[in-house]
Amino acid sequence: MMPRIVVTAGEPAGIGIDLCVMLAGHPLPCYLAVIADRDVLASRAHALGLPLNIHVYDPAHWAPHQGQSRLVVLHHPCAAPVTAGQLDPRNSTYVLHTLERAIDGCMQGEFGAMVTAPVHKGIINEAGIAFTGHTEFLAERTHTPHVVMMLVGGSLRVALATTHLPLAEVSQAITQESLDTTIRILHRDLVQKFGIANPRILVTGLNPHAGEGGHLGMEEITTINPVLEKLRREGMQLRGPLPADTLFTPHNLAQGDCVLAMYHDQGLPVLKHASFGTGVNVTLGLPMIRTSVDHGTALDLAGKGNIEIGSLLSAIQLAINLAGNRPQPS
Ligand SMILES: NC(=O)c1ccc[n+]([C@@H]2O[C@H](COP(=O)([O-])OP(=O)(O)OC[C@H]3O[C@@H](n4cnc5c(N)ncnc54)[C@H](O)[C@@H]3O)[C@@H](O)[C@H]2O)c1
Ligand SMILES: N[C@H](C(=O)O)[C@H](O)COP(=O)(O)O
Repeated sequence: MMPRIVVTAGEPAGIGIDLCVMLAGHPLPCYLAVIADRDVLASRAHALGLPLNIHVYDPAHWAPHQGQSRLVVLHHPCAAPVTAGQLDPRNSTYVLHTLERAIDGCMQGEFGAMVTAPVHKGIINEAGIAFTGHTEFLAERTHTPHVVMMLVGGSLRVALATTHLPLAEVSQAITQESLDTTIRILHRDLVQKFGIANPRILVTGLNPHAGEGGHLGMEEITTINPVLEKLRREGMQLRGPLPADTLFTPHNLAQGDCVLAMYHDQGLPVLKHASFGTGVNVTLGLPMIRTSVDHGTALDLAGKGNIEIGSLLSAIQLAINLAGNRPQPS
């Protein structure tokens, strides 16, 4: 049976709405529903000059997503009028409600997987709501104490030991306990969700040249190495801590199935350089499946056309693959 995929359209002033309109033109091997404001979708379709036939979501009647301008929409109204490219904090609650609806539907078996279009973290915070990202929001909503962000693009997989954290807080956030948990989740999901029997994980150091034997930082000696040694004794294939500047050379990458970077901007620039526009962000360790685009709200492009839908299509395809083997409610 085809999986039921729910897509959240994200920030209404951003390109998430445009992408959902474009999605109506792409056939996909799944059932699909978009959570968004139907009027915003209709008016963006009009602005883009794209055909769009909106069908009201009915949980009792799913139809394959055939890509003939037809889009099933689970309507959530925005609180304030939407202008493409112009953020409005009054719509932040709407954005979070769409996420909550999708998460709850996945947790209750209504949907097989959730795919997210981009939200704007800044405007949600400006609305007075502390929000660092989908990843952390999903963890909190599903009561999951520890999740791992991994991006997949081209031939690369890059996971992160920390997610949306100011750089000044990264070192303190990486403890032996947190790193141990991160690697266990990463290893387990690479085996169970990605079908890699004995994953080879390449682990970066935190400091330049992986600390240069303690002369350029101690975290490799005090934190990273002891965890890697312990997990190697349990049978995991872990290389590192390796200097991040040369880890991403083709020779080194050929010896691993995944890179674990210590922080957001240590790993993601490489991945986005290699595959921006087709990469996928997947949250590991959750009791549900969630994938996402690899890009942001691109406010500069919203409502103007000329955007790439490749990352959303890749995110949906990965969600289909991950959900495919899961039992679906009848
Ligand atoms: N999954 C998510 O929710 C997600 C991911 C990344 C960034 N963000 C958020 O998005 C906001 C804006 O972030 P940013 O400006 O750093 O990154 P961005 O990805 O929105 O934009 C970076 C550049 O890429 C272009 N771009 C992005 N997506 C594109 C697409 N599909 N097709 C063509 N061009 C595209 C933009 O026009 C811009 O020039 C921030 O609030 C950030 O936190 C959200
Ligand atoms: N770190 C992600 C990226 O750079 O693509 C992005 O900020 C989205 O993260 P969430 O999925 O947690 O919102």
